[in-house]
Amino acid sequence: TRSTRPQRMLKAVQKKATKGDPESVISAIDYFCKHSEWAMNVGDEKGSILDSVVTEVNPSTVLELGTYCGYSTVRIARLLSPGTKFITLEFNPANVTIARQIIAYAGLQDKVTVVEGSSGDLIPQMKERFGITTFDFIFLDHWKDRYLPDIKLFEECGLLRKGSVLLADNVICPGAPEYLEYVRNSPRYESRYYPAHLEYTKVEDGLEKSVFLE
Ligand SMILES: CCNc1ncnc2c1ncn2[C@@H]1O[C@H](/C=C/CNC(=O)c2cc(-c3ccc(F)cc3)cc(O)c2O)[C@@H](O)[C@H]1O
Ligand SMILES: [Mg+2]
Repeated sequence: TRSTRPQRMLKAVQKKATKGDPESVISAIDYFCKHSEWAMNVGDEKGSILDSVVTEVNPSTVLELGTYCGYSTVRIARLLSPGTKFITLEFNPANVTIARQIIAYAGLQDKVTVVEGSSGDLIPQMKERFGITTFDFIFLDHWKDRYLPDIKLFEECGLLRKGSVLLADNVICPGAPEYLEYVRNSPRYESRYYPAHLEYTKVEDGLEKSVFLE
């Protein structure tokens, strides 16, 4: 049967990138998306903003929602200090399989744990299953209508501390209007919008960075 886009993306990485070299894995995926098939990775332009926020926060605990093929997982993991706890959640088992191979090809398999399951089920398990008290940095890039319910779940589960940074992809395209309204109007967050473009296109999109205040 016909291969899937994530499978073709993995093949492109194995063909074009150098094993153990995260930069070449990132470049191979961006090349694939620009010249072969568009895919919903955060991409190079927004990826550079992601890089700068991760570097600025220098987190000890990181959570990513929506691993997909592991592109942003590789971008984040390559910047983390040794000993950082990085968890990424993905509920599609086929995507888990591809992401684990792409992350391993980059040589970053020891930096991140890919957990199969839904954020709604797994967020409440973070403390007991993974020994997390709070997250210093959270990257939201899963179903856009789940950003708001999941940020509320973080609050309910006591997984945020003063200064925790949440960075959300696609707040313009496809858009996460309820999430934006919440973080921009809640007194508990300080929010800032980073304008950019939808990955590999000229369509407007951007990232919203929200700092938890108490
Ligand atoms: C049920 C919610 N919880 C979840 N828990 C764990 N993993 C989840 C969850 N939701 C979705 N996922 C996974 O995250 C990934 C989904 C991401 C959704 N992203 C988008 O829809 C998206 C879509 C676009 C886009 C933009 C313009 C278009 F014309 C077409 C697509 C661009 C992006 O950057 C995107 O991130 C999948 O791998 C899915 O299996
Ligand atoms: Mg996205």
